[in-house]
Formats: sequence, C-alpha cells, structure tokens
Amino acid sequence: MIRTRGLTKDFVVSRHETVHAVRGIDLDVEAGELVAVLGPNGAGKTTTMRMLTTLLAPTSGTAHVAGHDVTTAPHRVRAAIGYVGQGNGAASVQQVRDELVLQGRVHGLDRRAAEYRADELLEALDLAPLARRKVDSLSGGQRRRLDVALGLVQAPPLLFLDEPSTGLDPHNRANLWEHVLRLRTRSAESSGPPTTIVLTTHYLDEADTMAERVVVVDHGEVIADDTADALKADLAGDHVALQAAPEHLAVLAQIAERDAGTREVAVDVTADHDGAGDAGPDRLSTGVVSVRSTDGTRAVPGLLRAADAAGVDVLGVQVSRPTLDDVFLALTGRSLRETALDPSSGRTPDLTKEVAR
Ligand SMILES: Nc1ncnc2c1ncn2[C@@H]1O[C@H](COP(=O)(O)OP(=O)(O)OP(=O)(O)O)[C@@H](O)[C@H]1O
Repeated sequence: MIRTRGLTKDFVVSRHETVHAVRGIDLDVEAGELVAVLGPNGAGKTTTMRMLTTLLAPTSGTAHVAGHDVTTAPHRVRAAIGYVGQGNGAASVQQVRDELVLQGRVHGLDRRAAEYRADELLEALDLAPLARRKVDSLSGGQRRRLDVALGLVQAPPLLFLDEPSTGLDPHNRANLWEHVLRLRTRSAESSGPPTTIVLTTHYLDEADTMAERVVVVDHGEVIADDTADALKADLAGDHVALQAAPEHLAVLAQIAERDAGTREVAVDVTADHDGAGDAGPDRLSTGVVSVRSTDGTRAVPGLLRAADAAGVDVLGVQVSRPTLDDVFLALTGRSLRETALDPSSGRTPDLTKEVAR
C-alpha cells in the first residue's frame, strides 16, 4: 500500500540554512495495517505524511502510495487516499451534513450518492443528531469526528490521520478511536482488508494500544519499526525494583546480575523513594536494586529464592512493564514524554491548496 525508498525532504530556509526534515526514509506498509508514526516535535512525521499525501514534493527518493508514484501521478494518489490533517479542516459556516455532501461531490459522487454516503458516515461516527448543526458550534471532539468523516467520504482504502486526537480530552479520544476502529472493522466485513491507516501521534499510550505497528522517527530517520510489544521486549525490557536494607544491596545486585534475563542492574542507596525530598537519617533504612529484565514476572521468583539462600531479606518487589517512552529512551537516551508533549502546531493542510510542485 505504501513503499518509500530514500524519501528525503530538505527545506532551504536561507542561503546559509537548510533543514533536513526527512532523511532517506524506507517504509513499507501492507494493505490493512494500522501503523502509528511516533516521534518528538520536529522529528519529520508531518513532513513525511505531507509527501505521502502529495502535499509536498520530495527532495529526493521515491514514494509509491496505493500503487501510484506521488511525484508522477499525484492525482491518482489523491483519489485513493483520505487525509485528515492537524487542526480542523471543515469550513465553519456550513451545516455538518452539507459539509459532508459537498466533500462527496468534490470527490466525484453524484448528489444522491453523496447524500447517501454523508448519512452513512453521520451514523457511523455518531454525528447524526448534529447533522443540521453549524460546524462552528461543535465541540472539539465532535469536530474531530467530523474531520475523520470528511477524510472517509470517498471510502478510501488508505487513510492518513495527522495527530487525530491532539487536543481532545481522554473521553473524546477514546470515543474517536472507538469510531475509527469500528469503521475499520466494518470495511473489513464488507470488502476485503480493513482500511489501511497511517497516523501520527504524540500520545504514547495511543500508539501502544491502537496501532498494530509502531514506526519511531527521530531527526528525520526511522530508528525503530515493529509491534509495540516487540519494541518493548527487544529494546526496553521490564523494570524490577527490589527493596532491601542498604547493607544487602551489593549482594542483591550480584544475584540480579546472574539471572539470565537481566540486562542492566542499578543500585539506588538513597532512601527517599517517595520523591518527597525529605530523606533524613531515620529514613536511610532501605535501598533499591533496579533491574532491567527480559521478563520481570518470570525472573522475580528466582531472584527471591537466591536472595533468601544468601540471607538477604527482600523488603518489597515491584515489577513494571515498559512503555514506549522506555523504548525511545533506550534508543536515544532521551524521553519522548519530555520532548513530544507540546502538540501546539495547528496547521491545517488543504488538499486543494497546498500541492507544492
Ligand atoms: N515549510 C517548512 N520550512 C522550513 N522548515 C520546515 C518546514 N516544515 C517543517 N520544517 C522543519 O522540518 C522539521 C520536521 O518538521 P515536521 O513538522 O515534519 O515534524 P513533526 O515530527 O511532524 O513535528 P510535530 O510533532 O511538532 O508536528 C522541523 O525541524 C521543522 O521545523
């Protein structure tokens, strides 16, 4: 469905400055996949998506989308995809249903077909009660659902969503996803593979739970590409925290290092584990051995038995599953949480106006 080779975009900002926004990306997406592109601000996610949707011409490299070359056959690409950009794309003075009908007409449907499709989408995205409302009277979540409906008007086999849920509260995010996933299942029931979806997101949990595959982008390059579970298992591992008296920590660390699944061991002798910053002499009674383990749940019983045999009293155990942030940290040494949670750029690319070629 998508195949890029060496896809590159440079922005010449001035005679002295060129931004290398996308640096030779090779990406393959099969029909029916749901892929999340994850990365910090400025990583090149939107630029990549804009090249794949023909809104930006690549500087070099190739991209085939839905079987067509984005450079030599942009109209064919556009006919085969839906695109929901950042921000709200719908015109504010129109009524919701009219907006959808108009979009259908733009995509070549006759009036009856456009009305039928509009009603289908209003129902599918839970917008039917709002059909006669003006777009500018909708809430953020309702409006984002309308954006998605607009992207789906021509029932595209491939849908691009650029930060579809940015700015929505958790309830509306969950609601939007429920609708998108339901539509996807429906398309699978009626006509072969489910709609292929490529989305960018700042929300790590969203990429983790929704996407079947996560492509991590940093500084314009793909630095990891796999299922969220595989990335977490391969790159991050579980975190096991073993609490013990300070005089036992060194022995406990040696025991942890001997476990076959252990990747990394760190000893924290400070007692202020609650983060309150009030460690006093009376609180210096425990420390923690932190273990990165391939499978923390499996490792714990063995670690406890070995500790017991060595006369080490383990006072507490905590196993936490890694997050995609741990994956990013393992890959780059930086936290995605710190760098990526500024979803402030509200650009609204428009397929009819922004074709740069
Ligand atoms: N039109 C432009 N002119 C110059 N530089 C640009 C332009 N568009 C994007 N850039 C730069 O290209 C780089 C990649 O930007 P892009 O918007 O693709 O990142 P992103 O990963 O989508 O970020 P965000 O998560 O903040 O949306 C950034 O350094 C950005 O400043």
